[in-house]
Amino acid sequence: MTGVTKIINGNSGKCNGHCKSVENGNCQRKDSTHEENYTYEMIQQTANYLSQRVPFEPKIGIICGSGLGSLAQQLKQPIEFPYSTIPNFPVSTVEGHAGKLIFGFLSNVPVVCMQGRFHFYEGYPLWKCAMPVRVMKLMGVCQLIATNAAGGLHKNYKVGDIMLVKDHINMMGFAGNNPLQGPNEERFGPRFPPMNKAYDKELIQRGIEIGKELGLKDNIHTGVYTCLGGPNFETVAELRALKMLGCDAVGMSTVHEVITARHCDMNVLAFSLITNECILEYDSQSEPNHEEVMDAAKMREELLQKFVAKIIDYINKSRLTQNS
Ligand SMILES: O=P(O)(O)O[C@H]1O[C@H](CO)[C@@H](O)[C@H]1O
Ligand code: HPA
Repeated sequence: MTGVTKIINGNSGKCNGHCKSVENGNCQRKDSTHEENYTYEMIQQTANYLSQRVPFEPKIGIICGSGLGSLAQQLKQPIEFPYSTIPNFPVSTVEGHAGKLIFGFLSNVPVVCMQGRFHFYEGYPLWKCAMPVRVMKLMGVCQLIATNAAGGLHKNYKVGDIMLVKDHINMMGFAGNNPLQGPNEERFGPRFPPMNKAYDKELIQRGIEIGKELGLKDNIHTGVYTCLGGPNFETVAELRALKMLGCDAVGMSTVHEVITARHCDMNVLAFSLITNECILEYDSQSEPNHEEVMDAAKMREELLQKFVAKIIDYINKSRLTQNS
């Protein structure tokens, strides 16, 4: 392991025995897949560190997609933790992902917001990308709202549209990569969690209504999201194949977070902001880029803030108060 990994992971750097390239007990391999997964106790340590510094228990966790960090700026009484200061936490390396965990109140509900997420292409294994979801769970979060920027594959989708995720296709899982790989930690959830009811139907329905109330009319949809490993945008042939498979939007995140959240029995709502058209024709002159993704996110900043606030208000009135 590299020195950097040791600091991030809080590990000793000692290999637990399955590594063939061990010198003096220190693992010499540099690939991220070789890292030891977090133990339950490490996640607990992170959750305790935060709980001791935050005077309320967050109920809803929000993950901000690329360029969507302003969702966190509307939090009242914010308490911020740069990821680099949180024990065991990874750090964000992508433009448009500030790298802060922010606690506060939104629509009078205690929430925690990830202003920046972790992606596989940054070099993190999927379990590490999704680790903050488990920290949220141990802090008391029962509802996840995962947001992302995505390319629109469906022919009716336009830049600026919102797609509420009704299902996903775990392409990385097809290739044998999953955040739940490795020994199962029963204290989080079962070895073989179901995934056919991953996305809360009632919240999707309410999300559509809220979108319409906010004037979205034909610009709000329900659809199927898929995550590829990135960081390159897709080829024409890849996009055509994904379309044939039934994908409506494509990105490089969210699926591993949702799987981890469902494993530990969190309720999930996810939505994509369509930030660019997927290019399905060989003679197109356009090329996708991260700047257009960020620009589209900026353009929808205010609307998305209202959208999320209204959804949280609904969750609060319909569920959180009933359970307390
Ligand atoms: O999924 P989020 O984090 O919103 O970001 C999306 O935008 C970036 C590409 O522009 C990729 O990271 C992709 O996953
Ligand atoms: N493809 C993959 N990820 C993305 C895209 C895209 O077109 N847009 C934003 N994130």
